[in-house]
Amino acid sequence: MVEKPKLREVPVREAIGMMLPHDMTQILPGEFKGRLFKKGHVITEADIEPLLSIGKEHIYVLEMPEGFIHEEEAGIRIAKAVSGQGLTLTPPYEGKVSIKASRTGLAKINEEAVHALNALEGIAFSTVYGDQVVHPGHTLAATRIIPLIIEEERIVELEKLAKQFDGPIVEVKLFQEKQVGLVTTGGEVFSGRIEDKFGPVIRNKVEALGSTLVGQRFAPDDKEAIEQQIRSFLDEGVDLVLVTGGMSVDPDDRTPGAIAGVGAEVVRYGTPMLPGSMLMVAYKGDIPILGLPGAVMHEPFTSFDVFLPRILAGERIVASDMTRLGYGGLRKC
Ligand SMILES: Nc1nc2c(c(=O)[nH]1)N[C@H]1C(S)=C(S)[C@@H](COP(=O)(O)OP(=O)(O)OC[C@H]3O[C@@H](n4cnc5c(N)ncnc54)[C@H](O)[C@@H]3O)O[C@H]1N2
Ligand code: MOO
Repeated sequence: MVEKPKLREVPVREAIGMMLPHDMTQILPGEFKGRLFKKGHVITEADIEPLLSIGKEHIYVLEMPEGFIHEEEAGIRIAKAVSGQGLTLTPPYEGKVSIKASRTGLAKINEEAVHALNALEGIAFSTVYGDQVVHPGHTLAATRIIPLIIEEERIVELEKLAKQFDGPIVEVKLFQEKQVGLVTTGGEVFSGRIEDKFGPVIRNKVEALGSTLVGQRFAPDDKEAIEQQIRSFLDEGVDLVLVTGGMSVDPDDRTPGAIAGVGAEVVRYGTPMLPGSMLMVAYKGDIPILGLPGAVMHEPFTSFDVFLPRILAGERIVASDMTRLGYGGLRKC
């Protein structure tokens, strides 16, 4: 049997010399929200007025019962139980421990595990969406317990549960340095009638994630010509081939046929995200070949920006990754 926590209530004016059991927060709308007093602070005469001004007529003095731990220790233990590589933990603040990226990479968060941990009573474990690019200092998750103290047994239960999942629940996966080949289709670009606008966009996106664009080759709207350029990159051993333009419904849109024509296995043509719905993801063996629709050239965030970081982090895209983009995928149309 675990005892109930013993919290003794003391009128603030009689609390001089006593120690605060938790951080105390002040909220002045539009001006300030933060810690007025830190846990462990010993109350002095000068603190009485500030405490009364945040509505504390009484404070708790905590007598920690056997088998219980304080919110700060609990927060640290939860954060440690969920964290993998590429993360740092902040010291507890108002009982909350934040988990931040210590390096650039792909945020990986096990959604199922997040729900399972939060189903435990008294636990609040909050995360951002996974599979996004993060940089040092980016907060990925934060955790605190809901009561001030908690039976240690419950944290032990959480620690056991966290171990049951495959790998860490939160981590930052490093990007690999990949060699990327770019095939740009379109008779209007090939002939020089218009200037290519795809190349610089793709170069920036690839280089921002630490990979190299090894070359850009041009092809008219001709299936064999596009296939030949894709093959030339595959023969040279690149890690990823990107093919721009020619992805929609006109007779001159030859890219999907050319990607299939080099013998690649098509994961899916089309994804329910806007912009970028006409994206194709295919694999020739282990080498991904992506068909990129026009929107990738002019929209800052499309379906391509969902999958490029994952591919550069070494992940293989499957059909359900593409079909699941519909929920929340309507960003611009
Ligand atoms: N009836 C339908 N119309 C459209 C559909 C559809 O499903 N049904 N899809 C729309 C979507 S979504 C997109 S995206 C666009 C175009 O997709 P494409 O990948 O086929 O793009 P293109 O036709 O090749 O070119 C469109 C536009 O962009 C210019 N372009 C292409 N490449 C370059 C380049 N390297 N540099 C500069 N400019 C480039 C091209 O000249 C065209 O003006 O289709 C929608 N329509
Ligand atoms: O496929 Mo388009 O790229 O959605 O605009």
